[in-house]
Amino acid sequence: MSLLQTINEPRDLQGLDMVEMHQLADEIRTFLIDNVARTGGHLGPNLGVVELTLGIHRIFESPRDSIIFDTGHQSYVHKLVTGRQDFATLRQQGGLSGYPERAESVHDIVESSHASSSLSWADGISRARKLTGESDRYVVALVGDGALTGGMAWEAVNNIAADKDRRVVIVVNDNGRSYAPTIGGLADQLAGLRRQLDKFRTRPAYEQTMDKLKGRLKDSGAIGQFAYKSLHATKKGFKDWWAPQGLFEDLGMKYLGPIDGHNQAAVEEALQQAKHFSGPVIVHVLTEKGRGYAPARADEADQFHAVGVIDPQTGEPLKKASARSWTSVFGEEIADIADERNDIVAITGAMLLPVGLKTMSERHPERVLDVGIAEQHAMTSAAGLAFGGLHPVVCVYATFLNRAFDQLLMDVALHKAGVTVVLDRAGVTGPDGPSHHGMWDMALMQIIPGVHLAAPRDAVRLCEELREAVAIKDAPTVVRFSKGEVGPEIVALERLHDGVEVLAKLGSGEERDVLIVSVGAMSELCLDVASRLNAQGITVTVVDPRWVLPVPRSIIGLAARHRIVVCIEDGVRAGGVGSRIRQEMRAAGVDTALNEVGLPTEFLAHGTRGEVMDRIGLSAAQIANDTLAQVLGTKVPFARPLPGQDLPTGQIPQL
Ligand SMILES: Cc1ncc(C[n+]2csc(CCOP(=O)(O)OP(=O)(O)O)c2C)c(N)n1
Ligand SMILES: CC(=O)[C@@H](O)[C@H](O)COP(=O)(O)O
Ligand SMILES: [Mg+2]
Repeated sequence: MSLLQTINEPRDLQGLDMVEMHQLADEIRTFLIDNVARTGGHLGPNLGVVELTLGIHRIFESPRDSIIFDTGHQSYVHKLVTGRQDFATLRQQGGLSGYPERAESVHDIVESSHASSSLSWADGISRARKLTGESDRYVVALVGDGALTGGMAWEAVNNIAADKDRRVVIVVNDNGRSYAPTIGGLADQLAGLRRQLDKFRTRPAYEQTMDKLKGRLKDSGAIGQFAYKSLHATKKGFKDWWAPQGLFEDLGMKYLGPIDGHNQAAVEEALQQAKHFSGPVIVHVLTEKGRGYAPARADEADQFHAVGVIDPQTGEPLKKASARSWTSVFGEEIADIADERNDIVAITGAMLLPVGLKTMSERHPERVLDVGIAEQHAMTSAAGLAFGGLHPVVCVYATFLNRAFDQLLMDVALHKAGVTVVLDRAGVTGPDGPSHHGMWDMALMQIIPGVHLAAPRDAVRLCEELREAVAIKDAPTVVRFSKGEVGPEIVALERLHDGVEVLAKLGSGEERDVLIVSVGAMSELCLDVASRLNAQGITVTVVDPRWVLPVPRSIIGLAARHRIVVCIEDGVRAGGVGSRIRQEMRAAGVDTALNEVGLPTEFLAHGTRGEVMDRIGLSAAQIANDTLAQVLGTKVPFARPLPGQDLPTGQIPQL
């Protein structure tokens, strides 16, 4: 039996000596490589926090003490020591979540994997502990250097530091990386330090000697006081030079570090020291992302931040990368547009590679700005760039746009700034679960005055609509597309005067039964629904609005000439595209029934995209059945009798 198998809960770690701890760390790394290679997941971040997580669980007492993982993608080791060692179905439907999840364990607290929020959680929990008379319980937040580039983290530090008697331990996992090397802030300050780390392993001795000396000088008269102040200033100056201690101490917070995050004894000693402060303290730990796994360490680009299924020996992907992804189509097109136009500037929030900006950054490095995990800042900064005569293209995952909603509304839309927002990973994304589905964007856009929103259905439309977006200079434009492989081109039968494209006309004449409004990547499914309906004798028109905002007038006109409208979108149906079209129809006096088909207002658990879509009824068969039921139940007369119209309720024919 391995040592790891003997660990069922954190208290099982207590009896291990340092030799066993090293063995355990090795076993965990082997486990992570073997298992994550089979399922995919956040391998690099977790390999980097093995000793750190073990140390936290040995020094603090979870769940009495609260341990919070910022972003949560680095919580696999935590899962392993809190009774979850079946990783066979990690991130798969019904299997372990890739993030902390309260339903899985009492040791898990924060499940939202949007970065930079852990310190605000820690602030709130520690305040609650104080107010409820439980201030002896610690709150430990593990936060990465990347997550610390988010402004929210600093708002929290400012609040935590204000209160000296709250037991908050902020453990900074400084691996010098978010996806790419972290730019600015801690990482830059630490670049030199990193090289010096080995030399400074004696730091606790240095610290103790300095403190003893200071203590003696302080108590030894005027000259001693003067010497104390000089020494204090020198020490602080020295530390400011090679560590950001000054930054934290100026905010009134204790600072411990830098600690070698792969030295188990040093990690535990620092955490123990932090515990003894009984007030807010920062423990600054240096780690290596992908530690102990050569292929990850050799991967300069992102050190195996998140991998698919790989060969554990070589790190090579086993599943072929999708032929052509939405992201790569965007990446090539924006690079070409930037070649043609000097005013195009792309902005990313620490995700240059995942949003497809590599090519543009190689061709125009000065016009690709990585602002860190700072979506709010990205958006308002974009407004400033537009004011300065440039055309910014803000590239974020759809779910992270939520962070920058107010900035898009107030700084971009109110100022009629020509800013293009590109939303990757829109719709159901899959294995990352509830916080990563890009499902709120289209509903949020409905309430922004003057915004233009495009949802391309295929690669050709993506390029076309992106170009149309960056041509608009006096309003925000948004282009959203899905995760993964882009489907085949879907050629339109015709384009109407306002850009709406007709994808199918099933049934003769101009008056058909069902109008399907297909939003973005749903077009293949919509065409499938249409043919299933048509096989039952129902006539169908399928249109792609291309730009879903403002609502094209021809959609309203078409709605008036059909008996039922079905709008199919992969965003929340409440307040989404369908419900907006319905409002516009009503305003125009068109009373055709409209059925909004989209995502429920629920947090959707992880699974593959297909599994999640099936689970919520977004399959062609289900939509066709529902539509048929509606058709059969409608009071509006149809062109001809429909098969099954005389069936009793509940016996609707299956398509
Ligand atoms: C608000 C937000 N924006 C972007 C992301 C995407 N993201 C996930 S992890 C990550 C990098 C985090 O870096 P760091 O905190 O240093 O952790 P590391 O992976 O280096 O351990 C980013 C940008 C996110 N989760 N949340
Ligand atoms: C933790 C996080 O937010 C990202 O690492 C995310 O998991 C990446 O998702 P993709 O695999 O879709 O790029
Ligand atoms: Mg990092």
